[in-house]
Amino acid sequence: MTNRFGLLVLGPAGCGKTTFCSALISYLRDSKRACKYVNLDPAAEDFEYEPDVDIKDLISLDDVMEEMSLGPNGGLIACFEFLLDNLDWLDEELGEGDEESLVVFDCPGQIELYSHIPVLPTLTKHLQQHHSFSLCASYLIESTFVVDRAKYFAGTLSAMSAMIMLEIPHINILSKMDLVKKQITKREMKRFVDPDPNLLLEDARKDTNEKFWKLNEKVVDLIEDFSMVSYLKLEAGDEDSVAAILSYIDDCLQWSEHQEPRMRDDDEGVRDEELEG
Ligand SMILES: Nc1nc2c(ncn2[C@@H]2O[C@H](COP(=O)(O)OP(=O)(O)OP(=O)(O)O)[C@@H](O)[C@H]2O)c(=O)[nH]1
Repeated sequence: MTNRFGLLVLGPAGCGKTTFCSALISYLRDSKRACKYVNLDPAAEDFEYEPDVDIKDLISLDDVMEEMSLGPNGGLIACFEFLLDNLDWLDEELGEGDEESLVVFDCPGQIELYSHIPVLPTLTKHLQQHHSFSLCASYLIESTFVVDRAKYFAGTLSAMSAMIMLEIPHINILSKMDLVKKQITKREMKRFVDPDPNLLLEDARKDTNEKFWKLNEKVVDLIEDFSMVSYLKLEAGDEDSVAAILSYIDDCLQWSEHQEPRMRDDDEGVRDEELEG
């Protein structure tokens, strides 16, 4: 069996996952790289690119909610449990595949999937063991969170939770950078790209409730002890930004080691700029 490459696109609802998938697929196609788009969101409707594999062909959220009298979150979990019971459907849809292609998995945004329900680890293990997938996860949070530090740190904790749960190479992304880049200096932004825990303490100290301070201090300790979260910046409408993120994904997947050199000189330039922030 050939070694295959897959990217899981994860993150809370509305953070820009589907838009990022479309931008990535558009860039891959323009670069003449083979790719497949897999929609794993049973509630997703509008796509710029028609999915090659769509969970809705197996089960739809509306049907589950109606038949099992569940709300949207319970319905989504039931859909994923059904998918795990019917992985032979996914196997058939994914087919044998070819070594060159990058399979992009667009995942739903319900936070339960990244915190306490083991459906994604089960799915990743299946893809690794039955399809020899090399996998990488990308976890998006909205860059607009940086104007509300508590939200930004809550997003950082959810990214950490996904990293710990999935145990696969992982990149974190601040999406929709075009919405904040005029409001925040590059210097200030650096404190969010590599989370500076003092950002949270500065805010918490303005609060008079001592218990609230202590809670924030513990959150800071947790992030500092883990010390593995940093972010790449994404502006989905900017091809250079998408190219820079793709080069990190390729590194995580060790894609280039299996292929002819692909990176152009100007991609290197973009990536250096990205590193400098
Ligand atoms: N300005 C700006 N808007 C964006 C960007 N990326 C996504 N959006 C917008 O954000 C909204 C949500 O984007 P989606 O791609 O649907 O987000 P999602 O994470 O797939 O959403 P769910 O499937 O509901 O979890 C849409 O209105 C997008 O047009 C970006 O880079 N810049």
